[in-house]
Parts: sequence; C-alpha cells; structure tokens
Amino acid sequence: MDYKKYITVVNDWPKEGIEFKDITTLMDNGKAFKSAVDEIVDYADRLNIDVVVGPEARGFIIGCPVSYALEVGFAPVRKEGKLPREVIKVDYGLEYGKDVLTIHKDAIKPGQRVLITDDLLATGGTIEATINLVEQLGGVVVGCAFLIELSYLHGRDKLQGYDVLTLMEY
Ligand SMILES: O=P(O)(O)OC[C@H]1O[C@H](OP(=O)(O)OP(=O)(O)O)[C@H](O)[C@@H]1O
Ligand SMILES: Nc1ncnc2[nH]cnc12
Repeated sequence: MDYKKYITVVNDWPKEGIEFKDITTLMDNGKAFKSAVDEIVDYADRLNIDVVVGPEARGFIIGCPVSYALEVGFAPVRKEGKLPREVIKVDYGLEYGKDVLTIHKDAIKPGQRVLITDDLLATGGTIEATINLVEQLGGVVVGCAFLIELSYLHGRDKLQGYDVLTLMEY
C-alpha cells in the first residue's frame, strides 16, 4: 500500500525548520492503519517475540495493536515522572529537543525477546535510549519497527546490528 498519501507533512512544527510527519491522517483511515499494523505483525511473527516495547506517546499507538495481535504483553517507555513504580532511566536527544525516558524495572525479564515499535525514526535518539533501557534489564532486542524513516537524519546508523523494518522513507 502507498502509505505516504495518508501522511500529512506540517512545515515548521513544533519548531521552525522541522517538517513534521503527522500520522493521525493515516490513523483516520481504518484500512490503511490496519494494513500498516498488519505489516508489522507479519514481520514480528517470525521473530518469536515475548514482549513489545514502545516509547511515549506514538510508540504506544503502533505497539499496542501489534502486541494484541501477537498475543504478547506491551511495556510502555515513558518520559520521566509518569510511571508509578520503580524505574530505570536514560537521558536522550531527539530531532527537536532532549528529555529523559524511563521503564519499570520489572517490565522485562532477562532473556526476553523484545520488539520495539515507534511511529518514526528520525535522529535515532529515542530508539537508542529505548534499546539501552531494554538491554539494561537483560532483554534481547530482536526487532525494531517504524512506520516512517527520515533517512536524511541517519537514525539507522545507531541501529547497526539490529533488525529494522520501516514502511515509508523520506
Ligand atoms: O529519532 P528521534 O530523533 O529520537 O525522533 C523520533 C521520536 O520523536 C517522536 O516522539 P516525541 O518525543 O516527539 O514524543 P511524542 O510521541 O510523545 O509526540 C517520535 O514519535 C519518535 O518517538
Ligand atoms: N519530523 C518529525 N515528524 C514527526 N515526528 C518526529 N519526531 C522526530 N522528528 C519528527
């Protein structure tokens, strides 16, 4: 499917110079959204996943339907101060800022096979931080799946040695 026709590009948002790729217009279209989720589920089916992990907030939008279809759990990675129990944390930078990401300490058991999902790969700061959290807990990242890759920001350079699926490239 040509998913790009469902993405809206918003110039100068959230900051001047950023070309924001808005996935809500893909989510609006039930058939396109289902097809995109199904492609990630097909990819993950052969990876023998134990748990899906997704970073706040758009990683939840992709990761939850994928985990539901795979019949495995979903573990949220959230910005600091949002998770109620004991967490581990990591600082990270992204295309338009920097922040702290956290995960519950008991969200992943050592040796579990993890699929990380997000809507978009830009500089790779968010996925790198998410991988760091999963690996600190002893999880094995066996796949990373995104709807969109901004290849001009070279996020893939941070994913050498990892299996990566992206459905659209800009
Ligand atoms: O590859 P990077 O440069 O790290 O950028 C990609 C990340 O940026 C966006 O999330 P954002 O932090 O804006 O949070 P949101 O999903 O809550 O809007 C996007 O959903 C990715 O998680
Ligand atoms: N250009 C962009 N559009 C949408 N989400 C993003 N996250 C980081 N960069 C982005």
